[in-house]
Amino acid sequence: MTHPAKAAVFGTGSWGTAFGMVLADAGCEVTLWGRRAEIAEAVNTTRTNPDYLPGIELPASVRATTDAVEALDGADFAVLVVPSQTLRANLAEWTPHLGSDTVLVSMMKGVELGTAKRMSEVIEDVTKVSADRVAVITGPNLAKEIAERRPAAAVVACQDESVAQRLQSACHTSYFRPYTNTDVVGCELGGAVKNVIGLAVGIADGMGLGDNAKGSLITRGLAETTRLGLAMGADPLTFSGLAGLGDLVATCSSPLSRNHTFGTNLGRGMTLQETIAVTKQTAEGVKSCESVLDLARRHGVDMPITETVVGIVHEGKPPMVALGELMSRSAKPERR
Ligand SMILES: NC(=O)c1ccc[n+]([C@@H]2O[C@H](COP(=O)([O-])OP(=O)(O)OC[C@H]3O[C@@H](n4cnc5c(N)ncnc54)[C@H](O)[C@@H]3O)[C@@H](O)[C@H]2O)c1
Ligand SMILES: O=P(O)(O)OC[C@H](O)CO
Repeated sequence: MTHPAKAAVFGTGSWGTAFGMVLADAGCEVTLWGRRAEIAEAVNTTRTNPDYLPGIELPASVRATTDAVEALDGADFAVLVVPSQTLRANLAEWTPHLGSDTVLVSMMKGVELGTAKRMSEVIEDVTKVSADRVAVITGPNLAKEIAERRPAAAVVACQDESVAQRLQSACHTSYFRPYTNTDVVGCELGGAVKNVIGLAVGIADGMGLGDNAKGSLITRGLAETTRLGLAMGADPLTFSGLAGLGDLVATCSSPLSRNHTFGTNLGRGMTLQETIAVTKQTAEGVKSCESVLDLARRHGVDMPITETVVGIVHEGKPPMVALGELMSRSAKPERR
Protein backbone atom coordinates (compact mmCIF):
# COMPACT_ATOMS: atom_id res chain seq x y z
CA MET A 1 0.00 0.00 0.00
CA THR A 2 1.73 3.19 -1.10
CA HIS A 3 -1.00 5.74 -0.29
CA PRO A 4 -2.24 6.27 3.30
CA ALA A 5 -4.64 3.40 4.06
CA LYS A 6 -8.31 4.30 3.54
CA ALA A 7 -10.84 3.02 6.03
CA ALA A 8 -14.63 3.09 5.92
CA VAL A 9 -16.02 2.65 9.42
CA PHE A 10 -19.66 1.51 9.49
CA GLY A 11 -21.27 2.71 12.71
CA THR A 12 -21.07 6.12 14.35
CA GLY A 13 -21.79 4.77 17.83
CA SER A 14 -19.26 4.90 20.63
CA TRP A 15 -16.84 2.26 19.37
CA GLY A 16 -17.07 3.10 15.66
CA THR A 17 -16.31 6.75 16.40
CA ALA A 18 -13.52 5.99 18.88
CA PHE A 19 -11.89 3.47 16.52
CA GLY A 20 -12.17 5.98 13.68
CA MET A 21 -10.02 8.26 15.86
CA VAL A 22 -7.47 5.48 16.36
CA LEU A 23 -7.24 4.87 12.61
CA ALA A 24 -6.90 8.59 11.91
CA ASP A 25 -4.22 8.98 14.58
CA ALA A 26 -2.39 6.05 12.94
CA GLY A 27 -2.37 7.94 9.63
CA CYS A 28 -5.40 6.50 7.79
CA GLU A 29 -7.97 8.46 5.82
CA VAL A 30 -11.20 7.69 7.64
CA THR A 31 -14.83 7.97 6.56
CA LEU A 32 -17.47 7.09 9.12
CA TRP A 33 -20.81 5.82 7.81
CA GLY A 34 -23.85 6.41 10.01
CA ARG A 35 -27.62 6.07 9.64
CA ARG A 36 -28.34 9.42 11.23
CA ALA A 37 -27.64 12.52 9.13
CA GLU A 38 -27.42 14.75 12.21
CA ILE A 39 -24.49 12.74 13.58
CA ALA A 40 -22.65 12.84 10.23
CA GLU A 41 -23.31 16.58 10.13
CA ALA A 42 -21.98 17.08 13.69
CA VAL A 43 -18.82 15.10 12.88
CA ASN A 44 -18.19 17.15 9.73
CA THR A 45 -18.98 20.56 11.13
CA THR A 46 -18.07 20.45 14.84
CA ARG A 47 -15.60 17.53 14.91
CA THR A 48 -17.64 15.89 17.66
CA ASN A 49 -20.16 13.09 18.12
CA PRO A 50 -22.19 14.59 20.96
CA ASP A 51 -24.59 11.64 21.26
CA TYR A 52 -21.95 8.96 21.76
CA LEU A 53 -18.66 10.63 22.75
CA PRO A 54 -19.56 14.00 24.26
CA GLY A 55 -16.62 16.27 24.95
CA ILE A 56 -14.22 14.44 22.63
CA GLU A 57 -12.66 16.32 19.71
CA LEU A 58 -12.23 14.16 16.62
CA PRO A 59 -9.15 14.44 14.37
CA ALA A 60 -9.65 16.62 11.29
CA SER A 61 -9.03 13.65 8.99
CA VAL A 62 -12.20 11.88 10.21
CA ARG A 63 -15.18 12.60 7.95
CA ALA A 64 -18.69 11.18 8.10
CA THR A 65 -21.41 10.37 5.59
CA THR A 66 -24.73 8.57 5.37
CA ASP A 67 -23.80 7.29 1.90
CA ALA A 68 -22.25 3.81 1.93
CA VAL A 69 -21.02 4.14 -1.66
CA GLU A 70 -19.08 7.28 -0.75
CA ALA A 71 -17.68 5.66 2.40
CA LEU A 72 -16.49 2.57 0.52
CA ASP A 73 -14.93 4.40 -2.42
CA GLY A 74 -11.31 3.19 -2.57
CA ALA A 75 -11.48 1.70 0.93
CA ASP A 76 -8.70 -0.72 1.92
CA PHE A 77 -10.64 -1.64 5.06
CA ALA A 78 -14.39 -1.78 5.72
CA VAL A 79 -14.68 -1.75 9.50
CA LEU A 80 -18.03 -3.04 10.77
CA VAL A 81 -19.22 -1.66 14.13
CA VAL A 82 -23.00 -1.98 14.18
CA PRO A 83 -25.03 -4.11 16.62
CA SER A 84 -24.40 -7.81 15.93
CA GLN A 85 -28.06 -8.60 15.33
CA THR A 86 -28.40 -6.01 12.54
CA LEU A 87 -25.16 -6.85 10.71
CA ARG A 88 -26.66 -9.33 8.22
CA ALA A 89 -29.30 -6.88 6.99
CA ASN A 90 -26.83 -3.97 6.91
CA LEU A 91 -24.22 -5.92 4.97
CA ALA A 92 -26.72 -7.03 2.36
CA GLU A 93 -27.06 -3.34 1.41
CA TRP A 94 -23.33 -2.60 1.47
CA THR A 95 -21.99 -5.72 -0.26
CA PRO A 96 -22.60 -4.59 -3.89
CA HIS A 97 -20.34 -1.58 -3.23
CA LEU A 98 -17.36 -3.44 -1.74
CA GLY A 99 -14.06 -3.24 -3.60
CA SER A 100 -12.53 -6.51 -4.80
CA ASP A 101 -9.59 -6.20 -2.35
CA THR A 102 -11.31 -4.50 0.56
CA VAL A 103 -10.60 -6.28 3.85
CA LEU A 104 -13.67 -6.65 6.06
CA VAL A 105 -13.03 -6.03 9.74
CA SER A 106 -15.42 -7.03 12.50
CA MET A 107 -15.27 -5.03 15.73
CA MET A 108 -18.50 -6.59 17.03
CA LYS A 109 -18.78 -8.86 20.07
CA GLY A 110 -21.92 -10.90 19.53
CA VAL A 111 -23.27 -14.14 18.10
CA GLU A 112 -26.21 -14.09 15.69
CA LEU A 113 -29.54 -15.23 17.12
CA GLY A 114 -31.09 -18.17 15.29
CA THR A 115 -28.00 -19.20 13.30
CA ALA A 116 -25.54 -19.09 16.25
CA LYS A 117 -22.97 -17.71 13.79
CA ARG A 118 -19.98 -15.62 14.77
CA MET A 119 -19.73 -12.21 13.11
CA SER A 120 -16.95 -13.28 10.72
CA GLU A 121 -19.18 -16.16 9.60
CA VAL A 122 -22.05 -13.76 8.96
CA ILE A 123 -19.68 -11.56 6.93
CA GLU A 124 -18.52 -14.53 4.83
CA ASP A 125 -22.11 -15.70 4.37
CA VAL A 126 -23.42 -12.39 3.10
CA THR A 127 -20.46 -11.07 1.11
CA LYS A 128 -19.06 -14.43 -0.12
CA VAL A 129 -15.62 -12.99 0.65
CA SER A 130 -13.08 -15.68 1.63
CA ALA A 131 -11.90 -16.01 5.24
CA ASP A 132 -8.45 -14.62 4.43
CA ARG A 133 -10.06 -11.22 3.73
CA VAL A 134 -12.03 -11.12 6.97
CA ALA A 135 -10.41 -9.88 10.18
CA VAL A 136 -11.51 -9.29 13.76
CA ILE A 137 -10.33 -6.69 16.25
CA THR A 138 -11.09 -7.37 19.90
CA GLY A 139 -9.67 -7.06 23.42
CA PRO A 140 -10.07 -4.82 26.49
CA ASN A 141 -11.20 -1.73 24.58
CA LEU A 142 -13.73 0.42 26.41
CA ALA A 143 -14.53 3.09 23.82
CA LYS A 144 -14.54 6.11 26.13
CA GLU A 145 -11.06 5.37 27.49
CA ILE A 146 -9.69 4.92 23.99
CA ALA A 147 -11.35 8.13 22.79
CA GLU A 148 -9.51 9.86 25.67
CA ARG A 149 -6.32 8.29 24.26
CA ARG A 150 -5.71 6.26 27.41
CA PRO A 151 -3.53 3.19 26.73
CA ALA A 152 -4.93 -0.15 25.63
CA ALA A 153 -3.80 -3.28 23.83
CA ALA A 154 -5.91 -5.28 21.39
CA VAL A 155 -5.83 -8.32 19.12
CA VAL A 156 -6.08 -8.20 15.33
CA ALA A 157 -7.05 -11.66 14.17
CA CYS A 158 -7.12 -13.06 10.65
CA GLN A 159 -6.48 -16.50 9.18
CA ASP A 160 -4.01 -14.78 6.86
CA GLU A 161 -1.32 -13.36 9.11
CA SER A 162 -0.12 -10.87 6.47
CA VAL A 163 -3.59 -9.29 6.38
CA ALA A 164 -3.58 -9.10 10.20
CA GLN A 165 -0.17 -7.39 10.04
CA ARG A 166 -1.41 -4.84 7.49
CA LEU A 167 -4.36 -4.01 9.69
CA GLN A 168 -2.15 -3.95 12.78
CA SER A 169 0.02 -1.28 11.23
CA ALA A 170 -3.05 0.70 10.08
CA CYS A 171 -4.29 1.07 13.68
CA HIS A 172 -1.10 1.16 15.75
CA THR A 173 -0.73 4.40 17.73
CA SER A 174 1.09 5.59 20.85
CA TYR A 175 -1.97 4.63 22.96
CA PHE A 176 -3.41 1.67 20.99
CA ARG A 177 -1.16 -1.39 20.77
CA PRO A 178 -2.52 -4.19 18.55
CA TYR A 179 -1.08 -7.72 18.55
CA THR A 180 -1.78 -10.21 15.75
CA ASN A 181 -3.36 -13.64 16.15
CA THR A 182 -4.55 -16.21 13.61
CA ASP A 183 -7.12 -17.79 15.95
CA VAL A 184 -10.22 -16.00 14.67
CA VAL A 185 -12.65 -18.42 16.36
CA GLY A 186 -11.05 -18.01 19.79
CA CYS A 187 -10.80 -14.22 19.51
CA GLU A 188 -14.46 -13.87 18.52
CA LEU A 189 -15.70 -16.24 21.20
CA GLY A 190 -13.66 -14.45 23.86
CA GLY A 191 -15.32 -11.15 22.93
CA ALA A 192 -18.86 -12.51 22.75
CA VAL A 193 -18.82 -14.65 25.89
CA LYS A 194 -17.14 -11.98 28.06
CA ASN A 195 -20.28 -9.89 27.59
CA VAL A 196 -22.38 -12.68 29.09
CA ILE A 197 -19.97 -13.11 32.00
CA GLY A 198 -19.96 -9.30 32.37
CA LEU A 199 -23.73 -9.46 32.83
CA ALA A 200 -23.31 -12.20 35.47
CA VAL A 201 -20.69 -10.20 37.37
CA GLY A 202 -22.85 -7.08 37.14
CA ILE A 203 -25.81 -8.99 38.59
CA ALA A 204 -23.59 -10.27 41.43
CA ASP A 205 -22.31 -6.72 42.08
CA GLY A 206 -25.86 -5.37 42.08
CA MET A 207 -26.83 -8.04 44.62
CA GLY A 208 -23.83 -7.05 46.78
CA LEU A 209 -22.29 -10.53 46.66
CA GLY A 210 -18.71 -9.27 47.08
CA ASP A 211 -15.34 -9.60 45.40
CA ASN A 212 -14.90 -13.33 46.04
CA ALA A 213 -18.03 -13.90 43.98
CA LYS A 214 -16.63 -11.62 41.27
CA GLY A 215 -13.29 -13.47 41.16
CA SER A 216 -15.09 -16.81 41.08
CA LEU A 217 -17.43 -15.76 38.26
CA ILE A 218 -14.60 -14.34 36.15
CA THR A 219 -12.53 -17.51 36.57
CA ARG A 220 -15.34 -20.00 36.05
CA GLY A 221 -16.62 -17.81 33.22
CA LEU A 222 -13.25 -18.11 31.55
CA ALA A 223 -13.36 -21.89 32.14
CA GLU A 224 -16.70 -22.24 30.34
CA THR A 225 -15.55 -19.93 27.52
CA THR A 226 -12.46 -22.10 27.07
CA ARG A 227 -14.55 -25.31 27.06
CA LEU A 228 -16.71 -23.90 24.27
CA GLY A 229 -13.65 -22.67 22.40
CA LEU A 230 -11.97 -26.09 22.56
CA ALA A 231 -15.13 -27.74 21.22
CA MET A 232 -15.14 -25.26 18.34
CA GLY A 233 -11.48 -25.68 17.41
CA ALA A 234 -10.06 -22.54 19.05
CA ASP A 235 -6.58 -22.41 20.58
CA PRO A 236 -7.11 -22.54 24.38
CA LEU A 237 -4.17 -20.12 24.88
CA THR A 238 -6.20 -17.38 23.18
CA PHE A 239 -8.43 -17.26 26.26
CA SER A 240 -5.56 -16.32 28.57
CA GLY A 241 -4.75 -13.44 26.19
CA LEU A 242 -6.28 -10.04 25.48
CA ALA A 243 -9.38 -11.44 23.76
CA GLY A 244 -10.12 -13.67 26.75
CA LEU A 245 -8.86 -12.74 30.21
CA GLY A 246 -7.93 -9.18 29.21
CA ASP A 247 -11.40 -8.28 28.01
CA LEU A 248 -13.11 -10.15 30.85
CA VAL A 249 -11.19 -8.18 33.46
CA ALA A 250 -11.90 -4.81 31.78
CA THR A 251 -15.59 -5.56 31.29
CA CYS A 252 -16.20 -7.10 34.71
CA SER A 253 -14.46 -4.30 36.60
CA SER A 254 -15.58 -1.18 34.75
CA PRO A 255 -18.64 1.00 35.29
CA LEU A 256 -18.11 2.02 31.63
CA SER A 257 -19.13 -1.47 30.47
CA ARG A 258 -22.72 -1.48 29.25
CA ASN A 259 -23.03 -5.22 29.92
CA HIS A 260 -21.71 -4.91 33.47
CA THR A 261 -23.99 -1.93 34.14
CA PHE A 262 -27.00 -3.74 32.66
CA GLY A 263 -26.35 -6.67 35.02
CA THR A 264 -25.86 -4.37 38.01
CA ASN A 265 -29.26 -2.79 37.41
CA LEU A 266 -30.90 -6.22 37.23
CA GLY A 267 -29.06 -7.35 40.37
CA ARG A 268 -30.30 -4.26 42.22
CA GLY A 269 -33.86 -5.32 41.48
CA MET A 270 -34.82 -3.44 38.30
CA THR A 271 -37.06 -5.39 35.94
CA LEU A 272 -35.80 -6.29 32.48
CA GLN A 273 -38.04 -3.61 30.91
CA GLU A 274 -36.80 -0.94 33.34
CA THR A 275 -33.20 -1.94 32.67
CA ILE A 276 -33.67 -1.83 28.88
CA ALA A 277 -35.28 1.61 29.23
CA VAL A 278 -32.26 3.11 31.00
CA THR A 279 -29.69 1.46 28.67
CA LYS A 280 -28.87 3.90 25.88
CA GLN A 281 -26.19 1.90 24.06
CA THR A 282 -25.68 -1.63 22.80
CA ALA A 283 -25.26 -4.26 25.53
CA GLU A 284 -24.55 -7.24 23.24
CA GLY A 285 -24.71 -9.91 25.95
CA VAL A 286 -28.44 -9.34 26.50
CA LYS A 287 -29.27 -10.94 23.16
CA SER A 288 -26.09 -12.95 22.64
CA CYS A 289 -26.45 -14.88 25.93
CA GLU A 290 -29.16 -16.87 24.13
CA SER A 291 -27.08 -17.48 21.01
CA VAL A 292 -24.02 -18.42 23.10
CA LEU A 293 -26.17 -20.95 24.97
CA ASP A 294 -27.45 -22.18 21.62
CA LEU A 295 -23.81 -22.65 20.47
CA ALA A 296 -22.98 -24.49 23.71
CA ARG A 297 -25.89 -26.90 23.21
CA ARG A 298 -24.99 -27.49 19.55
CA HIS A 299 -21.48 -28.45 20.70
CA GLY A 300 -22.57 -30.39 23.82
CA VAL A 301 -20.72 -28.02 26.17
CA ASP A 302 -21.84 -27.25 29.73
CA MET A 303 -21.99 -23.46 30.34
CA PRO A 304 -23.73 -23.01 33.71
CA ILE A 305 -23.04 -19.28 34.12
CA THR A 306 -24.36 -18.52 30.63
CA GLU A 307 -27.41 -20.67 31.37
CA THR A 308 -27.96 -18.74 34.61
CA VAL A 309 -27.75 -15.39 32.79
CA VAL A 310 -30.30 -16.57 30.21
CA GLY A 311 -32.56 -17.68 33.08
CA ILE A 312 -32.41 -14.28 34.78
CA VAL A 313 -32.53 -12.08 31.67
CA HIS A 314 -34.97 -13.98 29.47
CA GLU A 315 -36.95 -16.30 31.74
CA GLY A 316 -37.61 -13.95 34.65
CA LYS A 317 -35.76 -16.11 37.17
CA PRO A 318 -35.11 -14.13 40.38
CA PRO A 319 -31.33 -13.62 40.83
CA MET A 320 -31.43 -15.14 44.38
CA VAL A 321 -33.05 -18.32 43.05
CA ALA A 322 -30.51 -18.49 40.20
CA LEU A 323 -27.65 -18.03 42.69
CA GLY A 324 -28.95 -20.90 44.84
CA GLU A 325 -29.12 -23.17 41.80
CA LEU A 326 -25.60 -22.26 40.66
CA MET A 327 -24.09 -22.86 44.09
CA SER A 328 -25.85 -26.20 44.62
CA ARG A 329 -24.69 -27.81 41.38
CA SER A 330 -22.99 -31.13 42.05
CA ALA A 331 -19.35 -30.88 43.15
CA LYS A 332 -16.69 -31.60 40.51
CA PRO A 333 -12.94 -31.31 39.83
CA GLU A 334 -11.78 -27.83 38.78
CA ARG A 335 -10.42 -28.95 35.42
CA ARG A 336 -13.43 -30.60 33.84
N1 LIG B 1 -18.37 0.63 23.06
C1 LIG B 1 -17.31 -0.12 23.32
O1 LIG B 1 -16.58 0.17 24.27
C2 LIG B 1 -17.01 -1.32 22.49
C3 LIG B 1 -15.71 -1.83 22.50
C4 LIG B 1 -15.41 -2.96 21.75
C5 LIG B 1 -16.39 -3.56 20.99
N2 LIG B 1 -17.64 -3.02 20.97
C6 LIG B 1 -18.63 -3.68 20.11
O2 LIG B 1 -18.94 -2.82 19.04
C7 LIG B 1 -20.27 -3.07 18.57
C8 LIG B 1 -21.02 -1.75 18.48
O3 LIG B 1 -21.06 -1.22 19.79
P1 LIG B 1 -21.06 0.32 20.12
O4 LIG B 1 -20.52 0.43 21.49
O5 LIG B 1 -20.46 1.15 19.08
O6 LIG B 1 -22.64 0.54 20.18
P2 LIG B 1 -23.42 1.90 20.25
O7 LIG B 1 -24.74 1.55 20.85
O8 LIG B 1 -22.59 2.95 20.88
O9 LIG B 1 -23.59 2.28 18.71
C9 LIG B 1 -24.26 1.45 17.81
C10 LIG B 1 -24.33 2.14 16.46
O10 LIG B 1 -25.05 1.29 15.56
C11 LIG B 1 -26.11 2.04 15.00
N3 LIG B 1 -27.23 1.15 14.71
C12 LIG B 1 -28.16 0.68 15.56
N4 LIG B 1 -29.05 -0.08 14.89
C13 LIG B 1 -28.65 -0.07 13.59
C14 LIG B 1 -29.17 -0.63 12.40
N5 LIG B 1 -30.28 -1.38 12.41
N6 LIG B 1 -28.49 -0.44 11.26
C15 LIG B 1 -27.36 0.31 11.22
N7 LIG B 1 -26.84 0.89 12.31
C16 LIG B 1 -27.48 0.70 13.47
C17 LIG B 1 -26.45 3.10 16.01
O11 LIG B 1 -27.12 4.18 15.39
C18 LIG B 1 -25.06 3.46 16.49
O12 LIG B 1 -24.44 4.34 15.60
C19 LIG B 1 -20.87 -4.07 19.57
O13 LIG B 1 -20.81 -5.35 19.03
C20 LIG B 1 -19.96 -3.98 20.78
O14 LIG B 1 -19.90 -5.20 21.50
C21 LIG B 1 -17.97 -1.92 21.68
O1 LIG C 1 -19.51 -1.76 27.18
P1 LIG C 1 -19.39 -3.23 26.86
O2 LIG C 1 -19.88 -4.10 27.98
O3 LIG C 1 -20.00 -3.55 25.54
O4 LIG C 1 -17.83 -3.53 26.73
C1 LIG C 1 -17.07 -2.76 25.84
C2 LIG C 1 -15.86 -3.50 25.35
O5 LIG C 1 -16.24 -4.69 24.72
C3 LIG C 1 -14.83 -3.76 26.40
O6 LIG C 1 -13.70 -4.36 25.81
